[in-house]
Amino acid sequence: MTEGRLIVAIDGPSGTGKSSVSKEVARRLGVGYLDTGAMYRAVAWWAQHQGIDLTDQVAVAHAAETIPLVMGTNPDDPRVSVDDIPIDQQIRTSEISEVVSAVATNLAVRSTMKKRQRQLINQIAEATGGVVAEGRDITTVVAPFADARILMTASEEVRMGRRSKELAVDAEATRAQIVERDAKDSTVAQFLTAADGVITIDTSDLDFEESVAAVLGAIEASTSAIAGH
Ligand SMILES: Nc1ncnc2c1ncn2[C@@H]1O[C@H](COP(=O)(O)OP(=O)(O)OP(=O)(O)O)[C@@H](O)[C@H]1O
Ligand SMILES: Nc1ccn([C@@H]2O[C@H](COP(=O)(O)O)[C@@H](O)[C@H]2O)c(=O)n1
Repeated sequence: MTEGRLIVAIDGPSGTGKSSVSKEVARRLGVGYLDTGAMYRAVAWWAQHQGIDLTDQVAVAHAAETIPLVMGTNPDDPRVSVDDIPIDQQIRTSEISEVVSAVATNLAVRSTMKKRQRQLINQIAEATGGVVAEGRDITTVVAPFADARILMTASEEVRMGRRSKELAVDAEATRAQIVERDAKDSTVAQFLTAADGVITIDTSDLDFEESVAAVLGAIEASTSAIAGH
């Protein structure tokens, strides 16, 4: 831990419970929270809002550089706004879920996001004493220096079940979207298997509370190991 600041990085495929568990862990630790997926969703929404064709890599990269994005980092109310417009609902539609990978596989966008996310992680940690940041490449690219690095996984069946329960839609209807999104996203980020030094937590057989406890346990183990050195 750097000067008493705790940085926790959590990655994993769609529907494993990263966002909900990370928010709860941040709450219990009394630190800030960063949803990096929301940042990619915001760029997709903003580019479309401006009439940009998402296959136009240069225009989308420019949108990622210039987006007036403000990320809320309070785990109780992590609001996302662009140009002072709250866009929390707009970025979580299935339309955005379907197109967000086109933005996330644009390497110029990833480079811009990495810089912004790293900056935010340091700012949040400075302001609140720590941060739980979650996404697809936080343990490996954005914050490989994190004090605790965790990969949350769950079987495809379990992830589909959780997602369809949440959206109140048929499990089969979500299967294609989840599988397709993970396949596209995994071409640019390593979140299907753990990188060196990353602790895997399989939540397939865990309920929400057990998942939170497992993540808190992994953070405790990682920080004790650092302190022991
Ligand atoms: N361990 C768990 N047991 C049961 N349900 C869970 C568990 N963890 C999360 N959930 C539920 O699963 C759903 C999906 O969780 P969440 O949105 O946090 O996943 P995610 O990994 O952030 O997904 P995505 O990357 O697609 O945004 C939510 O409704 C959440 O409450
Ligand atoms: N570190 C990250 C985080 C997210 N993405 C991309 O954003 C999409 C939405 O993420 P959710 O967590 O809100 O589902 C995701 O499908 C990826 O395309 C990313 O590339 N890197």
